[in-house]
Amino acid sequence: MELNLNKKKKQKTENSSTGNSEVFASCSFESLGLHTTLCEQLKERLGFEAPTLVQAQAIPVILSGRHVLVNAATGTGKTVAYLAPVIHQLQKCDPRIQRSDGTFALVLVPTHELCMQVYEILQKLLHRFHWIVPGYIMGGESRNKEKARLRKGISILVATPGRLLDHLKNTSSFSYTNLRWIIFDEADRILELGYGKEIEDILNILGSKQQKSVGKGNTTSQISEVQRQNVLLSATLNEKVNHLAEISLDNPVMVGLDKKIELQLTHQDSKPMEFNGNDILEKDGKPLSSSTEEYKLPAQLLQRYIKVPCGSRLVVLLAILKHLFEKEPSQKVVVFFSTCDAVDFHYSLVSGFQWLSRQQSDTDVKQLFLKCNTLRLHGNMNHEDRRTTFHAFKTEKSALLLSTDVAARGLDFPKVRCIIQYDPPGEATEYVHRVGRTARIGEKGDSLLFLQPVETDYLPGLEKHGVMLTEYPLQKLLDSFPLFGMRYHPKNFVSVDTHPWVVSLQKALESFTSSELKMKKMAQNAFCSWVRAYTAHRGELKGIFMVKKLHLGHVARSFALKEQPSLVNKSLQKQTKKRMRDQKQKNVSKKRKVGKR
Ligand SMILES: Nc1ncnc2c1ncn2[C@@H]1O[C@H](COP(=O)(O)OP(=O)(O)OP(=O)(O)O)[C@@H](O)[C@H]1O
Repeated sequence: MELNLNKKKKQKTENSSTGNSEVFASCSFESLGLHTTLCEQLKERLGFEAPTLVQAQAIPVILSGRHVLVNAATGTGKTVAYLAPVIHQLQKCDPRIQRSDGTFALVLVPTHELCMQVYEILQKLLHRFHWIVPGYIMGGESRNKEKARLRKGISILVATPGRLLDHLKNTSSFSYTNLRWIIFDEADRILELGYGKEIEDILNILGSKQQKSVGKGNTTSQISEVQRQNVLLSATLNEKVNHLAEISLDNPVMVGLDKKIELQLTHQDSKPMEFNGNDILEKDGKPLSSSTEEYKLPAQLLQRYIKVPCGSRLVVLLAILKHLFEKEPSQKVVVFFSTCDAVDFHYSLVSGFQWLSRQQSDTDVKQLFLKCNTLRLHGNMNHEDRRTTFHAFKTEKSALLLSTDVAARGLDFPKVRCIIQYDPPGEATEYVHRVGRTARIGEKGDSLLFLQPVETDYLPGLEKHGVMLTEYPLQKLLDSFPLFGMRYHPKNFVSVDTHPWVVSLQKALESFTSSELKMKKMAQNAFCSWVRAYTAHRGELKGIFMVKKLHLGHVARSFALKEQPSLVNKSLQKQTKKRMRDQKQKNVSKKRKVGKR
């Protein structure tokens, strides 16, 4: 097999992609050792003509049976990098594997949506391998239905950790004696969500079970002869992955897109990069650390930040969205919020707020301020609604998605043009994954991070990881909006808060919110949960996002509240006290469930 990664193939794309040469390898899927039928499925079902760089690097290594850690930028094709070799190995078993053989491969993912996404890709790739059965299990689904599916047998199982552990303990008909692959997709996120204990328990159960495993029939003994192979994947590696690697990987190969790895692949004699057997993962001779790790971002991604005073945040967000959808009506944009309540409030506001920026006359009719198809996604929505939104945003050509971090990891929404981080992401890794929902597979993409003037110390924290942002020209944008039919031409510099267009829109938003009790209640809830989320920043970030530096009256304005009602304050204090009491009593259960974000 020859890989020439320096002469990268130009993949056909009908869009204005700019980063193809950074993404695709100049070899074929066949040349990586994959079965012809599988290669045909990749083309016919997924439209993949040639492998991406990370696929070209990872597929042969995974085929070799070694434990692997894959570290590559968001949107570079990691999913197929692990699914294709697993399918290849399973389809060549002779005699064919059967449902009664149970589960051969386990893919662990952090969220429901990612679970569905991986399962759907599997279904497509297995179209002509009907004897290999894909399946999924995840929190929120019916346990009994899952039990029934497990009893029948699932060859490749995609699962969230909590529900998997539940079935491992309680579903006796779940057969995993033939398990050969354990794959952790978004490995660091699984741990960040507090699933470390579950993962250890899962590995313990699977490990001990495997030792006791006795082959049954030809197929089983053939598969069991081969060692267990574990694969960890993420766009961001940090010390959290050390622990998982430590407990799950045995002498792994590291696959990534840095120069060192490219070199290894262009020189056939050179050995793949290996961990040195220490407990701590190392890269370039240094231990992986979340404070120093350089993150890989798509080269074509335009990253900017916008400095906005707290009280004008909402107006500026709406101004930017209006500008984006007026400039290009058919496009997809994602806005990230810190809480479910904030998503709900902004969703209702955007869906209902009408404004007339010209002087009212009898003939003037108010229109929706934002004319776009708006969707929302968060962990407090019921399962069915989550699924509907997820599919709608995947298939829509033009839509605005308001979401919490449930959409930040791994989700592949085609052709998202812009990511707006309205509420700051916290850890730099989260920043990377959020912006990673755009500029995928070589396409263009923009990202915009909202920061208050008191929060700009967040930027050096990103720079430490090689993530550089430029400032967005806010004043220019605001001046471009007509007010009362006229463009505003400031002679002297006017601050954002006092800009006539901002003042006028803020007033309209506040009267919209106060005119309906339901809206006002939603705004108050969103305000409370936003402040709570703001106080929850950890570590170094606590010194940047400090509630005491905030003017809560301005925060209230950013939820279109005319004032910070005393009621809000009292309930907030009550809730904070109650939380502290509960926490003491429960002896601090640190687990943060993904379903609630
Ligand atoms: N060989 C290929 N040719 C064309 N498109 C591809 C290829 N491989 C993957 N893609 C497409 O690229 C996009 C990103 O793939 P995928 O979701 O696997 O990326 P990822 O690296 O796992 O991203 P993330 O880190 O965000 O989870 C998907 O739309 C996928 O269909």
